[in-house]
Amino acid sequence: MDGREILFHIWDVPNSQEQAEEGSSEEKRIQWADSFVLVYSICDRASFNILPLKIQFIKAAKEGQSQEKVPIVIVGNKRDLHHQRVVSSEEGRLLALSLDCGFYEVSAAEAYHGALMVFHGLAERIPDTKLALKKGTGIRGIVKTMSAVFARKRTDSL
Ligand SMILES: Nc1nc2c(ncn2[C@@H]2O[C@H](COP(=O)(O)OP(=O)(O)OP(=O)(O)O)[C@@H](O)[C@H]2O)c(=O)[nH]1
Repeated sequence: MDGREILFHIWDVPNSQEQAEEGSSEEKRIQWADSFVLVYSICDRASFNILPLKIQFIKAAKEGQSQEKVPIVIVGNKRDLHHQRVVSSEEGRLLALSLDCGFYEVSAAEAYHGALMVFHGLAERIPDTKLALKKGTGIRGIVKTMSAVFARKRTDSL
């Protein structure tokens, strides 16, 4: 971005895990993260309706510590399933606007361009100073993070 390479460490939280875990684990994940991508399905109203509460929770946890605005992007996924759409683009955009978040609609099943836009938009919301100062977790951290994501995907596809 602007000639700079930006490395994201992504903690992909499965929905089922979230439901099974105690609130303190969710709090830990929130403290770990510098920014957030909240994904709902445009075909699933419940996944959309839960967002205000989640964002409120994140903001309370993060903005309590510092005065900085927490970078959050809301993503409406499964845009390819337009015949099954139950959440309109306007609703998504309005929610994002009212909560001061970024907003994108994508289809993870199609090209990766949408995901690229999401992370580009997220990076734009992270203050430059934070991007520059934040130290990586080192190679072990990266390997651990990637393994967690791919191990999950492998299990999913079995
Ligand atoms: N048509 C379509 N299907 C999708 C899209 N994104 C994900 N899926 C499908 O939706 C299902 C759930 O996808 P996951 O990636 O497991 O979703 P998740 O939100 O990580 O699910 P949890 O692990 O329960 O949190 C899979 O069958 C995917 O193939 C999309 O953009 N379009």
